[in-house]
Amino acid sequence: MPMMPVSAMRFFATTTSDNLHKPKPKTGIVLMNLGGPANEDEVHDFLLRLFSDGDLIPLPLQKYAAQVIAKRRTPKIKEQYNQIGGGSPILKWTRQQGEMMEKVLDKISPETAPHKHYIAFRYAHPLTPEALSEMKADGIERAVAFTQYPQYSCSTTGSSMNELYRQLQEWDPERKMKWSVIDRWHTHPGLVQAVANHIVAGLEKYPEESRDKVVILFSAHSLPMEIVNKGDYYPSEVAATVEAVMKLLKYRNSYRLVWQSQVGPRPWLGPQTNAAILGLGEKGFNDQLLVPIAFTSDHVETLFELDLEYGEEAREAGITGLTRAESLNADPVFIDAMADIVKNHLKEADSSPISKQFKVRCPGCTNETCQNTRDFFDE
Ligand SMILES: C=CC1=C(C)c2cc3[nH]c(cc4nc(cc5[nH]c(cc1n2)c(C)c5CCC(=O)O)C(CCC(=O)O)=C4C)c(C)c3C=C
Ligand SMILES: [Fe+2]
Ligand SMILES: [Fe+2]
Repeated sequence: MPMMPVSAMRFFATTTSDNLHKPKPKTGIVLMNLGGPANEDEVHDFLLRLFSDGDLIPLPLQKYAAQVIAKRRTPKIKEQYNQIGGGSPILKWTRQQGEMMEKVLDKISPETAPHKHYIAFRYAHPLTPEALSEMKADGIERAVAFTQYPQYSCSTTGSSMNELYRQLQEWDPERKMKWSVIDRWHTHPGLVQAVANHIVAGLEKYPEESRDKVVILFSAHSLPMEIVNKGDYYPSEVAATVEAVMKLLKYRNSYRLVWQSQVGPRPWLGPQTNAAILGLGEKGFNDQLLVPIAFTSDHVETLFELDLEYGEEAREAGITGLTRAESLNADPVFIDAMADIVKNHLKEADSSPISKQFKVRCPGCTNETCQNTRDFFDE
């Protein structure tokens, strides 16, 4: 079994004296997400892991290029995290979501209880080996890989699944843990309801007489066009979430889907969120409600990019009515949705451990690990 680095031991928040009295968990649910640096000292290693990941950013001489880019980018990104309180809140929110989800699941799915969540971030602690080590110590036999990205992209969920596959070759070569996968949930009614509720709450902050003129700007992290053109599911699944939310809201306001957080010089999917804000402002739409649609908790791209960076650009352009709907974070409606997704999955997982959609790789995918991952989890 691979050794657990000492630095990782502090993430075993669940192995407290409290938990010594808890019964052995029957079902382990691994919440997989990107992760973020908890403080400024973690920024460099976060970026190094991120730029080393060929599933996210394929680079020539990947290892070397990652070192150079991470070092160069660290001061700028440190400054962004400093402006949002020193670190990413993703771990705090994911822990809270996991704990709340466990409680709901134990009630609504007693046959698979007790449930316990584990966290496997792709680029920050706790990393996949830390989750697997904890699961092994708990004696988990039944495990669910539950992506926390509602919409599937090879660059996000695909990368996390490939990493889980690689790590399991080392951590569980005898395949003692039985796995199944929740790879997307972009139109789950609970997700759609939770986002719709946050939009309604956001709209209520505008005066009643002008409320129906507010443009709802759904903003998702963009993707490089190279990935889009390989056939990545993400753009159409994000659009499907947007449509489901607007249908529930009976299309009460105008809306657009826009894309944020482009990095580097190559072409990315647009329109860019900041350009859209300014463009709509010029056309007389002063009131705009930003809605993060592809990430379920706050992170640097909501707290810094949307709130601070784009907020300032908008003010400078004379746009006074730009606001943002709250992220889902620990909203109980959203937590119920998480639990419902897992419960429904567990009912079907013995016969279908992976979804039909996950079985089909992108038409343009040339990465053999993607096929090995699917073959591994489809047993
Ligand atoms: C659905 C969400 C995300 C997709 C899709 C996504 C794709 C993607 N990202 C990069 C490059 C970077 N992303 C960075 C940070 C970052 N990305 C997401 C989400 C998605 N990324 C989040 C939530 C975060 C921030 C985490 C936090 O701490 O709050 C960064 C690091 C920051 C920076 O250097 O600007 C990079 C780089 C690519 C290339 C990509 C698709 C291929
Ligand atoms: Fe990103
Ligand atoms: Fe792939």
